[in-house]
Parts: sequence; C-alpha cells; structure tokens
Amino acid sequence: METATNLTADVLVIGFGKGGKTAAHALTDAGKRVILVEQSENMYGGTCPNVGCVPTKMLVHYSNAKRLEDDAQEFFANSVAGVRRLTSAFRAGNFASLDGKDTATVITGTARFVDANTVTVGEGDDRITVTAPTILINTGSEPIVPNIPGLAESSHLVSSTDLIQKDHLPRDLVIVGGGYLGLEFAAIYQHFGTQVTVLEAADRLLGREDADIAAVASGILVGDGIRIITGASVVGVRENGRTAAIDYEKDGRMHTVEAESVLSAIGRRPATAELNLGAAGVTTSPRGAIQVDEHLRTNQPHIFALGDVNGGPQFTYVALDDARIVLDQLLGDGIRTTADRVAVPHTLFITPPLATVGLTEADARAQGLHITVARENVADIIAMPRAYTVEETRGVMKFIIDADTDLILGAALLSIDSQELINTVALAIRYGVTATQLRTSIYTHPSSTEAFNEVLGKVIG
Ligand SMILES: Cc1cc2nc3c(=O)[nH]c(=O)nc-3n(C[C@H](O)[C@H](O)[C@H](O)COP(=O)(O)OP(=O)(O)OC[C@H]3O[C@@H](n4cnc5c(N)ncnc54)[C@H](O)[C@@H]3O)c2cc1C
Ligand SMILES: NC(=O)c1ccc[n+]([C@@H]2O[C@H](COP(=O)([O-])OP(=O)(O)OC[C@H]3O[C@@H](n4cnc5c(N)ncnc54)[C@H](O)[C@@H]3O)[C@@H](O)[C@H]2O)c1
Repeated sequence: METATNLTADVLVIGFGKGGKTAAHALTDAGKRVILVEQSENMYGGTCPNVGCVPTKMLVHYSNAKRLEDDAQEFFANSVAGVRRLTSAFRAGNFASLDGKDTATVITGTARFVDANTVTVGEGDDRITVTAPTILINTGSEPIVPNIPGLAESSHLVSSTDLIQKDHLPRDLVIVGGGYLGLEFAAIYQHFGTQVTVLEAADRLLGREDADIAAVASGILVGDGIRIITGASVVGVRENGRTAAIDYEKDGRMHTVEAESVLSAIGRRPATAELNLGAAGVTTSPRGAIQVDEHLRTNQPHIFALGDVNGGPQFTYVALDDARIVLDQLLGDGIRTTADRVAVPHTLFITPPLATVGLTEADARAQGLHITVARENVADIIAMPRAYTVEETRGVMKFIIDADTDLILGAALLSIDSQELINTVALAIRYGVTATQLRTSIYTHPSSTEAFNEVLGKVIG
C-alpha cells in the first residue's frame, strides 16, 4: 500500500543552485524552517561548483599547465581526477553546511507541483509531499540541442557536463556555437591537445563586443590552433564509425568536418520540464522562462523564481543577486529590484581572459554619446611588467569614456588577470569614479591594475 510522508516548511526551495542555497541559508539563519529539494545527489551546490564554473576554470588552469613533453591522455586523465576531487569536496561541503542546520532539510529527488503550495518528490512508498506557504524555484537551465538532422541521435554528441566527466581526451572535437561555453571549451580542449573546430552561425565571433576586441580574441584562439568557422550553418550529422561527420554550409558551399565528439553550445534553456508548473498556475514566457516581476515574484505572489530559470542573464553572480532580492522581500525592506543592477561585468575565460563591463564603443556611438576611447595592446603597456613576468603579453585593453563628464562608460579587457581587473572598473562605473581618478590612483607593483595608470591616458579617438 502506498504511504506518503507529508512535510511542511516555512519555505520550500526547489533546486540547490546558487540562488536557492544562498536564500536557504539566510532563511534558516533567520529562524525559518526550510526544506530544499535537489534532484541529484551529484548536484548539491548546483551547476556552478559541480559541472559549470568551478570544474571548467580548473580545467583552464590545468590545460595551461600542460607541457609539450606531457603525455596528453595521461595529463588529461590526471586533470579530470583533480577536478573530481575538488568538486566532490565542494559538493559534500554544500550538502553538510545546509542539511547540518537544525531547521533545514535537504531532500534528494525531483520536485513536481501538485498545487500552488505543494510538491511531491519520488514515487510510491518513497513519495514525499512538501507543503509551504512560500516557494522559491531555482532549477537552473539545461543545454539546448539544435534541431539538426542526425545530431540528437548521434553517439558522438556530448554536453558540457558529459565532456568534463570523461577521462578520455577526444582526438578531435567540433563545437557548434562560439559563445561563452563554446569558446571556453575550445580553448581548454585545444590546450590539452585536442584538435578543436568551432562552427559559429554568426558572421563573426563575440558579436556583442566591439569588432577590434573580437578580432584580437579570435586571433589568439586561432593562434592557439583552434579552427574557427564563422557564418557556418550546420545542416546534418552523420555517423561514421569512430567519428561523426558534420556537414555545414558556408558562403553557399558545403563542407564536412569529422570529429570524435560534437559539443552543442548554442545556449541553455530554463529547466522547467519536470516541475509541472501548470498545477501551480505559474506562467512561463514563450521562451520557457518562468515569468517574474522586478522582485522575482511569479504570477503567484508566494512563488519566486531565482537564477537561470527566470530567463535573466545566466551567471552565478546574477543568481546570487537574485537571492539578495528575494531575501529582501522575505526578510528585509522589500525595495531591492533587478533594475538596481548597474555595470554587471562578465568574463569569458579563454587565455588570457576577456572581461567586459558597460557599453561597447559601438553601443556608445549608436546612442549618440560624445566619447573618448583609450586603448593599448597589452604587449605595449610599459607600466604593466606583470604581463612580461608571467609570459602572457597577448591581448588589449580598451576604455570607453564620456568626453563631457569623464565618467567611464565601459571597458573591454583582454588580458592576464582581467577577471579581477574588471571588478574594479565596474565599481568605478557604479560609484562615479572618473577616468582621471582611476588613471591617477596608486596601485601595487607589479600588478595588472597599474596598467590603468597608462592605458587610460592612451586616447585614440
Ligand atoms: C560549463 C558551464 C560553465 C559556466 N561558467 C560560468 C562562469 O565561469 N561564471 C559564471 O558566473 N557562470 C558560469 N556558468 C553559468 C552558471 O553556472 C549558472 O548561471 C548558475 O549556475 C545558475 O545558478 P542557478 O542558481 O540558476 O541554478 P543551478 O546552479 O543551475 O542549480 C539548479 C539546480 O536545480 C536542480 N533541479 C532542476 N530541476 C529540479 C527539480 N524539478 N527538482 C529538484 N531539483 C531540480 C538541478 O539539479 C540543479 O542542481 C557556467 C555554466 C556552465 C554550464
Ligand atoms: N564565463 C562565464 O561566465 C560562462 C561560461 C560558460 C557559460 N556561461 C553561461 O552559460 C550560457 C550558455 O552558454 P552558451 O555558450 O551555450 O550560449 P551563448 O548564448 O553564450 O552562445 C551561443 C552561441 O551559439 C551560436 N549559435 C546559436 N545557434 C547556432 C547554430 N545552430 N549553429 C552554430 N552556432 C549557433 C550563437 O550565435 C552564440 O554565439 C552563457 O550565455 C552564459 O550566460 C557563462
């Protein structure tokens, strides 16, 4: 006979992502009884520490450390083992720190709404029902596989999650899509010794960045040996024994590239399929994201959606900021909104990384702003010996400055350490620090930040 366990909580969190876990910790600390449901025991902590940011950035680190004399397969297998050690430690820490709290419980299983206050987890005798007056949905996103004949069925198709969990380094890899995920994986696997080909549909890489910056980034990737084909339309994938044959059209001509593995990297869609949102009366957008207002409330005011699932920018620090907004609703003054976000920076972790914030030069000109542009190649920056001391002098730094106010409007830093530098620029933009103040500040030496002393004075137009 079927028996179900019925549990109640003050707050139910669905999904152990950055947004949900951050909120769960703060809510338990405030005395709330919290139940968090996570579908997989391999995902405590969510995408970022298990299969996203953390393992990929560790692979960037390992792949850059590979020497010519290292055996590629052995080196790769050791690197994957190192990643596994770190991710399992993080996963265990994530679980213990939350489940170990007196008023928090983590349930492992897939949550499915039965009504607007209740989900079930599991089936039959193991079925658990959780009811709560407040619910936070934090189920993240999942990769999109484009509708290309033969691709979904191909035994060579891999997701980013599959790829980083394999011990075997593919001899060749085709990546469909040259966005964040595609370019980071291209750089990682090429550095490990795989021959990587990127098939990007757009006419150029990094279409949201200025063309001069994108050209330098592309040059670095091509210089590392990555084959980049832009304006490529993949029309079919055929099985060819140990490889897949990927047929694509470019400039009206058909081409074929063969590879052991094919990574689909054309974007990720909100993960809502298992939630049975209809039972809760929660609406989604035409693109499948849970619709939320600026406080991240869904159309059901007691249900919030945080992180990738609400269709916002897919970054861990945005999911974290989503948690701040929801916590402000539940525990604070209720004034924080998504509209408060100013100058949110991004980093593409190729080597060296490309970090950007604010307006591009093209954006600023399109808005009719009166700007000055400061730019210098990293190799030419005399005030930044750090690039020479770590033997990474590739790249360029560029600032867009309001010519009337001297305020910084945007920056693109393709440089060693730029994932750190960009946060200083973002702070300057947020708090109205002028270009002159940033240029004439005291920075440690030798550091990358001291490049600001020089580059901000290199006005090119
Ligand atoms: C390869 C890769 C690299 C990335 N690198 C970066 C980076 O360097 N920097 C960065 O900022 N961002 C990066 N991102 C994006 C970042 O990982 C995501 O934006 C972030 O993890 C989103 O967090 P979240 O809070 O929305 O949920 P997630 O962390 O995605 O967590 C959602 C959780 O919900 C669970 N779940 C789903 N459905 C259910 C259900 N029905 N019931 C129960 N549980 C469920 C999932 O198992 C998962 O654990 C990367 C992403 C990928 C894929
Ligand atoms: N460093 C980071 O912060 C980081 C790293 C990885 C992923 N992420 C997050 O994960 C999200 C998903 O990454 P992603 O790279 O899959 O998506 P993306 O949206 O960043 O890039 C997708 C790329 O695929 C191209 N494309 C689309 N359809 C195509 C087709 N049929 N054939 C060829 N190319 C096609 C697009 O033009 C685009 O360049 C990112 O947008 C980002 O928010 C962040």
